Amino acid sequence: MSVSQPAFLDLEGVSRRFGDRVVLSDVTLAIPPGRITCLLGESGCGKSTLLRIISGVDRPDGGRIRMSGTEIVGPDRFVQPESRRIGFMFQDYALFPHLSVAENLAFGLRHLPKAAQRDRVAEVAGRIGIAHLIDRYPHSLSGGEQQRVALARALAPQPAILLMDEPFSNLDQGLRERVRRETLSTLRRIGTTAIIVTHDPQEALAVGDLIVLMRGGRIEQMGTPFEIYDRPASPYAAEFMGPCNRLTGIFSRGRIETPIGTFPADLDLPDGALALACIRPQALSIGPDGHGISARVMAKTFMGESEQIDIMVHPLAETLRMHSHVRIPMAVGEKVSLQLNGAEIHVFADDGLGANGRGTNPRETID
Ligand SMILES: Nc1ncnc2c1ncn2[C@@H]1O[C@H](COP(=O)(O)OP(=O)(O)OP(=O)(O)O)[C@@H](O)[C@H]1O
Repeated sequence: MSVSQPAFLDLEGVSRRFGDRVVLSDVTLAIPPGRITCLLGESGCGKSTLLRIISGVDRPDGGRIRMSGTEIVGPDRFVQPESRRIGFMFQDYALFPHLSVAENLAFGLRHLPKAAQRDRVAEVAGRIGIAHLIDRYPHSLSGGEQQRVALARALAPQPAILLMDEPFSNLDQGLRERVRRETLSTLRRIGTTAIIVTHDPQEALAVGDLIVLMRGGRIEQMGTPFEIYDRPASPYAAEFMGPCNRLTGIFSRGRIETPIGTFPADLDLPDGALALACIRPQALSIGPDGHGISARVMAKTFMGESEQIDIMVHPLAETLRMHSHVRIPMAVGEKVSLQLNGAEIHVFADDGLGANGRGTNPRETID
């Protein structure tokens, strides 16, 4: 899917510090219209701060923001939050407990005549599928129902963009997936431009048209879910988006030589430099001994849908982890052969963090 149409929201060099602490550093980003953009990153990387700055409840120390080409934040300009046509949906939904669902929905419509408020509340309640809840109070609603009311309240004033901070994290696993699917289909049906903050890579892959992966107040990588997952720009991005086995190797003439094989590597490195292969668990498969790289099964963990298998390959210091969706008959301790699927192997210049990603000597696995 292309996300290259003119941006709805343009952020240019946005920065924010609290005291000495730089929380956002030079964030430049284009949010496409009518699409769902996920701000993804670990706790403290600045996602919520960026969302607050876009909403206007916080001001950046530097940079500009344009909405549909018009500057709303800049060195000499600051459009107040209420004039930005931005909807905000909070993690805890922040419904008013003393107001009925209808009154919650009407809250952002107070500038309209009463009849227009009623029409709009009925319209949005019908669209989000909560018309039957309209006279209830928040405390009598399930988590999923509260989420839908919060979504309807945020959409009622017809915002130009909807900002959602971890909107599904208060729901338990089973409900979360259903509510997420429903919410997304609503947002897509009405062509909403939305920014969703999440720390969960699976959620970002499932919901985002565009993923913006943040790290320490900067953008580490942005792209479609397939781009980010299939072509991570750094070991950090590869490992954030899903488990990886790290293998250090030596770069030579467009290839990286590791103890378990040599892989193509389009890297701008001198021959002899250390390089890193990040191998997804699904890139590995095992068969009977004698048909590939010699290995040994060290542990098997049955996980229902798949089986996690740790295998040791001489001379690696750490075991490699693989996931198998078919039953593996080999027992722990048995010798096996390891096969590799090159498409799931990502190569990078070495980041000095070694095989376990925690900063051991990278040479220990290849000497
Ligand atoms: N008003 C503030 N004063 C001082 N520090 C702040 C303030 N707001 C945020 N921070 C700090 O800025 C950093 C980024 O916070 P932010 O809430 O944006 O992160 P986040 O990525 O949304 O994290 P989480 O996923 O945990 O919500 C954190 O270290 C936080 O402590």
